[in-house]
Amino acid sequence: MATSSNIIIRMEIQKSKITFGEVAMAIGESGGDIMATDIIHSARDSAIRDITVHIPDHSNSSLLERLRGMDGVKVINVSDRTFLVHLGGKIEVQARMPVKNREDLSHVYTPGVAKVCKAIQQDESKAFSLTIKRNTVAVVSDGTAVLGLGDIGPFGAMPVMEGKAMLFKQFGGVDAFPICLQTKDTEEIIQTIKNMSPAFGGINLEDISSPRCFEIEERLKQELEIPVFHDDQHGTAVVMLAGLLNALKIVDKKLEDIKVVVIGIGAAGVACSKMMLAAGVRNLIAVDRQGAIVAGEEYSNSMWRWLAEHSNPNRATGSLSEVIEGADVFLGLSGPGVLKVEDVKKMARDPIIFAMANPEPEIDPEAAEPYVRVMATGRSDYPNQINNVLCFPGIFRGALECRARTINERMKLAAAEAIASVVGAEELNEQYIIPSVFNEEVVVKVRAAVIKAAIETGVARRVPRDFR
Ligand SMILES: NC(=O)C1=CN([C@@H]2O[C@H](COP(=O)(O)OP(=O)(O)OC[C@H]3O[C@@H](n4cnc5c(N)ncnc54)[C@H](O)[C@@H]3O)[C@@H](O)[C@H]2O)C=CC1
Ligand SMILES: CC(=O)C(=O)O
Ligand SMILES: [Mg+2]
Repeated sequence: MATSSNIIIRMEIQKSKITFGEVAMAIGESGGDIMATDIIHSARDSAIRDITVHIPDHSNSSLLERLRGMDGVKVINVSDRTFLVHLGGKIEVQARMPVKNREDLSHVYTPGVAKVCKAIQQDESKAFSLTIKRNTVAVVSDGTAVLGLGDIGPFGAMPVMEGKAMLFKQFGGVDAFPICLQTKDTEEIIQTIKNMSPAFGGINLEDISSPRCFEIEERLKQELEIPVFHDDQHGTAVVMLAGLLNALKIVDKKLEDIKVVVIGIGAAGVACSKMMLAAGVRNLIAVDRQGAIVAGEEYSNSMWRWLAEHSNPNRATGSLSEVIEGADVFLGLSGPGVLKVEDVKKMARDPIIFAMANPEPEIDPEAAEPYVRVMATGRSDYPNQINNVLCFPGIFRGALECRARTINERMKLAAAEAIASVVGAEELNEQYIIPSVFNEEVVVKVRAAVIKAAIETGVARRVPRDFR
């Protein structure tokens, strides 16, 4: 699959030996595109430049080898833009007002703060108006299922959680804290989250492997009075359903008539399957490593037992290649390269493929393209990015504003329909089934739909002004 990246090469060029034009030509001949150059230092005989080069794949070694071999060129350093934006982390805490003098200090801190503490002690619901709880979400992971990278641990998970926190703020105006726990013990995770919950208006569980994630979420939902939302399950399912609703309009098929094959029945696969069944899909086959999940088999995973009973009505058995015959929709939430072009060719007319494994999808979109009517991935470098970032900022924006106790099925369905509705009938096409993350209408519509559904289902503890 074609991937690309930008690197910044700092080099010293001896002017008597080589010109910048010759260096630029060598970069071009090695497949690089010069995006920018900056002169860092210039002397009579030499210049130090930073050259930003776009390279078509991650193998920058031939380009660097060529530059290092050139007489008059000294490569001082090579940096990757992705690493540069992570230096020092991606978020910070900001005060909402400056503390300019002793009087300010006495209000925001002791002694003034004490009376606010006591007011909250007497009525804990005041924490919503007098602390950050009103607008704050904990993004909690144990690092066991990070993107498609697997169990990379809590330190490795932090950049993803920081990224989620950034997106919460930018798109939803929600203050989110990345929290990576140094434990994989289900009970310890539940207790830790419960113990830290006073500070937060919501808990966004992230990248916790299945099946532990199901128990952790279920227990926390029962034991906490704030929304607990496992993003990889429900955020993904909401956005997937939004995309599917629009893709079906293009191919003129109905939810109740289609055959769907889902591969990767972990956190995201279970939730997406359940959401499709709840929305009206009747013929859904869930497939994991051992093949199709089917009634009559023994499964230790309770979610698989549930799916065995509630899906696969024709009791199809076998591998992905076998059960994909005649499918209208393929949904991948597993890992790279699981779907072959030969499998796509066996699907029904106008196949819809959502290959959502990150960072590498189940099939190379370019290889699948000739045989597919609608193609979507989780990536930002292809059209139709189905990623839970379209959901979590807006769904929590709405849930926090109406102080929802929970995020229920109606709120999720409303969010999916809201996301789908952002793509107007006149705009809808194979390359545009799902709005861009940068479309400001997404959060506005999701927030409103979620608040309305929360009020209608009786889980809102506050009615925002525009709903009174
Ligand atoms: N685009 C998006 O918004 C999202 C994408 N994802 C992606 O979906 C994938 C799964 O994520 P989670 O459900 O959180 O992980 P998970 O670890 O809970 O589940 C993964 C499941 O896929 C199965 N699997 C893996 N390789 C397989 C193969 N070759 N054949 C059959 N089954 C296979 C595993 O057995 C497991 O049941 C990851 O790549 C993740 O990045 C997850 C959430 C959101
Ligand atoms: C997008 C996301 O949450 C994931 O791939 O895990
Ligand atoms: Mg995730």
